[in-house]
Amino acid sequence: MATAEKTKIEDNVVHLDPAAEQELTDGFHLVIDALKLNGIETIYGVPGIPITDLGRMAQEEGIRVISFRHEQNAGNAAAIAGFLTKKPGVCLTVSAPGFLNGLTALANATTNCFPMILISGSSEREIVDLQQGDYEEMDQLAIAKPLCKAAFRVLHAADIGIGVARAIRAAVSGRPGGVYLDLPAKLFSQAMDAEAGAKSLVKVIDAAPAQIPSPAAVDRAIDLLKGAKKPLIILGKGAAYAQADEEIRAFVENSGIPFLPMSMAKGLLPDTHPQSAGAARSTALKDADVVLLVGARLNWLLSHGKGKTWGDKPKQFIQVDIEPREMDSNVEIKAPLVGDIGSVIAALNARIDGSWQAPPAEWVETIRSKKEANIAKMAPKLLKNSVPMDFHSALGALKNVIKERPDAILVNEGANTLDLARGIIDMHQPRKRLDVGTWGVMGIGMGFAVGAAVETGKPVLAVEGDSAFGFSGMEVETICRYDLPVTIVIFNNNGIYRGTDTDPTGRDPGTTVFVPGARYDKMMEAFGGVGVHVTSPDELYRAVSAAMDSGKPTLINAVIDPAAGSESGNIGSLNPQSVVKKKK
Ligand SMILES: CC(C)(COP(=O)(O)OP(=O)(O)OC[C@H]1O[C@@H](n2cnc3c(N)ncnc32)[C@H](O)[C@@H]1OP(=O)(O)O)[C@@H](O)C(=O)NCCC(=O)NCCSC=O
Repeated sequence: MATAEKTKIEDNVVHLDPAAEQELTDGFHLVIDALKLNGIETIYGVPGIPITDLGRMAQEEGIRVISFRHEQNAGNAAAIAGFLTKKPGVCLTVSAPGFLNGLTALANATTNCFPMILISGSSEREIVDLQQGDYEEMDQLAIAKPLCKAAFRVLHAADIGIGVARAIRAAVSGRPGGVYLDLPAKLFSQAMDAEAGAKSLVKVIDAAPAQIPSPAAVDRAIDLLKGAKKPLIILGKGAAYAQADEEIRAFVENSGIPFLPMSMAKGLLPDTHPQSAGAARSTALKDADVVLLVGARLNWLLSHGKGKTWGDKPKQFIQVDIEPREMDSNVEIKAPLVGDIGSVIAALNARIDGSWQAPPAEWVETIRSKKEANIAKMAPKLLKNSVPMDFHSALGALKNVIKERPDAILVNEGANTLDLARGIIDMHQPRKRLDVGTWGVMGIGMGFAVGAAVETGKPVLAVEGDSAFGFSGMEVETICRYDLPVTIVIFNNNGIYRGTDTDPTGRDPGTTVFVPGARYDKMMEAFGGVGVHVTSPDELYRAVSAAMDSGKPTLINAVIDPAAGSESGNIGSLNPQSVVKKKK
């Protein structure tokens, strides 16, 4: 804040009266005030030109600013903050390269329907548009547009309030997603009369309005469910995002229908719930006749609603989604239920009355017995106290850790580490499992861990494949610097999928292997965190329990048999196979 008297203002868009004693504000302060007015309490980012002072001033004004080592990780933290809080997570970056680094996270947030705003400083329009070679010159708005839900640029300080409001509303209304907000460097130092500046700010009212489903759509869905012999509910991460936990639980329990949670919907109802069909996935998908999708899309993770996964019996789909265009995207949706999940499930709950009949006992029993058989088959593998560990025995130890700390947050990425942890580690509460989502992207690990710890204050356990960890590993310094209650477990099998690949020519290491016997725990010690090296499930259980109880940043290097695990990720037919036979 300054006064106009004696202040020399260049490139100013507002004409000030230099004779009058006048309180001033500027672009920096207006951005901060606009965010604060709309309840943004944290910014994730990487400082640098031209936004270094914006970060400093935001901190001074009471916003928490978490500085990362790489923008992609800051972006992932912002994205998961959006998922956990239903408020847009904000990521702040420098221009061109920093912006591009953050863009991957923004695109991933959009794909996963997480509300997020990427704010990047940018170079001057006059120079960029004539391509005259400005510092970090790039037409960032044009590049961001196809990769996010909406993109805006603010050129005048007086428009900052509107720009921030538009970004917030776009991020959280309807189907949430990523929004880009471009702030050219010159904007930050534009001066403006403080009173006019304050008046230009906009508080977003009812940013994500409820969308009530039509009564006819509810009737259609209820009729289908009532006629079903083998109904199934599939819960997606949209259902977890909705924070309609009680409504969803009541609907599942009062309807008596088995439910199958997608990965990040695990815990919405506990995985140990008697109606969970998680451990009878194939049977549930193949045999169901009416499938109610709640915040789950029929994308590759559900084999597009057709083919072998779904068997040869006819299916009828009911789909709950806030986005009307989601309907019929892969197969015909017999009963589209467009609305926000809380409102739709409340409307369905109102229809579970005395006339409702639980699903046929035979169907419930089919799911139950298949589930118990799968669980029984897996149980001995989880109990082995083998050295070296395999994935099952190591995950058996972590399953117990989470069982004893049901409110801890589990971050999970990798190939085998992801696929097996998803089934083995039961989740007990909503929004406690955060993973690679719709893209199956590697690199979310440390960003999600930081975002989850900062937003919730809960202990975080990040279970990472050694390859996956590499994409964001430098953020262990960030975790130590902010002293966050994050425990990282690296499943170290010396490579991607396995650590046994070789180069047939003998020239180089195999394409999927890493330095054998690497000690990731030493990385943590370099920054003052706790590093632990373990080789058995018992040691692993003890080390993770102690770390989570202490709340100290800890990295546990868990040695896994390099030959354990599958040769490729669990993405089935998406893995191409060569048609050319190898020459002998
Ligand atoms: C596509 C999928 C949704 C579906 O995979 P599926 O193998 O069909 O199902 P999963 O859920 O993994 O379950 C596998 C089997 O384990 C059973 N299952 C599940 N939970 C349990 C428990 N608790 N106990 C025993 N058995 C269990 C389940 O019923 C299946 O058996 P049956 O019912 O007998 O079949 C999933 O693989 C997935 O999310 N993939 C994403 C992978 C990804 O993003 N990778 C990133 C790329 S990594 C780079 O490579």
